[in-house]
Amino acid sequence: GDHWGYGKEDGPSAWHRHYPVAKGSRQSPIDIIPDEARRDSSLGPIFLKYDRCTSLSIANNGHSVVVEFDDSDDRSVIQGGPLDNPYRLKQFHFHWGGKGCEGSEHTVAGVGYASELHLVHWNAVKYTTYEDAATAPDGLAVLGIFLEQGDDHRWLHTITDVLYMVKFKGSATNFKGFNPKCLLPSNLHYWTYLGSLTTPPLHESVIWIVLKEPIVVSEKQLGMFRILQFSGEEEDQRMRMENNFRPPQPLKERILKKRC
Ligand SMILES: CN[C@H]1CN(c2cccc(OC)c2)S(=O)(=O)c2sc(S(N)(=O)=O)cc21
Ligand SMILES: [Zn+2]
Repeated sequence: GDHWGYGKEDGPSAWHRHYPVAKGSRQSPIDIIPDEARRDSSLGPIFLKYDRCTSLSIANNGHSVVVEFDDSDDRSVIQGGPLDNPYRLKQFHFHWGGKGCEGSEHTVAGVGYASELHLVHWNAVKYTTYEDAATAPDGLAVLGIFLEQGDDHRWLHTITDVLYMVKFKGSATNFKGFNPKCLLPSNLHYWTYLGSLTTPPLHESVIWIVLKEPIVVSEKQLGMFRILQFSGEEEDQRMRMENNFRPPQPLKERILKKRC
């Protein structure tokens, strides 16, 4: 099973022991410095075609809460922006902090948000399976959306109201008819760069597209994420799921880009 986590012994600073790519040349997340982002005239707008998406389940995988989609055809895709073809929506999940402190993975000029939503898509045009795409340099496209603490988010309730059903690692339940379009901010201005999965296996296979505008959610809703446990129901050690974020990694020879 997974022998990594977010604790002192098994957390991000230890991941390189089992996953040496942790010290690679295109690791994620990064600290986004807006003034250093290079305008790129070849970057067009991104298009999210989620209208026919089919959510299937919501689950606690011991690292986050994940909503899985039917990715057997191109019914829900992201395209445009830095992408050469449509990428299929496979799942989305969140990263968050402890009470009132940071929690996002990407930071903006050194400042973190309370949480970060990742919508994970894969290049089904070039690769036959998700697993093949997840190890290819242009295999995945992850859309990152910051969550800022403030007023209640009307639609996030659809998710936070069912978290009690997936409290323990390994639990899952039906979650049909959810369209993540309701979790998007009003405008899709973005930064983009070549990076990696932010958890093991840390594959350097992700084209990151991070939206500039956060969505606003309440502290109460953020608190609902913290009823989740890293641990399974049978384990006697209760481990509240929080601070499941990797800190920013060196940019190295990469250039952060933005649309003109
Ligand atoms: C545990 N979390 C990861 C699980 N994954 C995974 C699943 C199957 C195979 C595989 O590598 C062969 C990776 S994943 O691709 O769904 C993602 S995306 C992602 S993030 N935070 O960068 O958006 C983390 C993980
Ligand atoms: Zn993630």
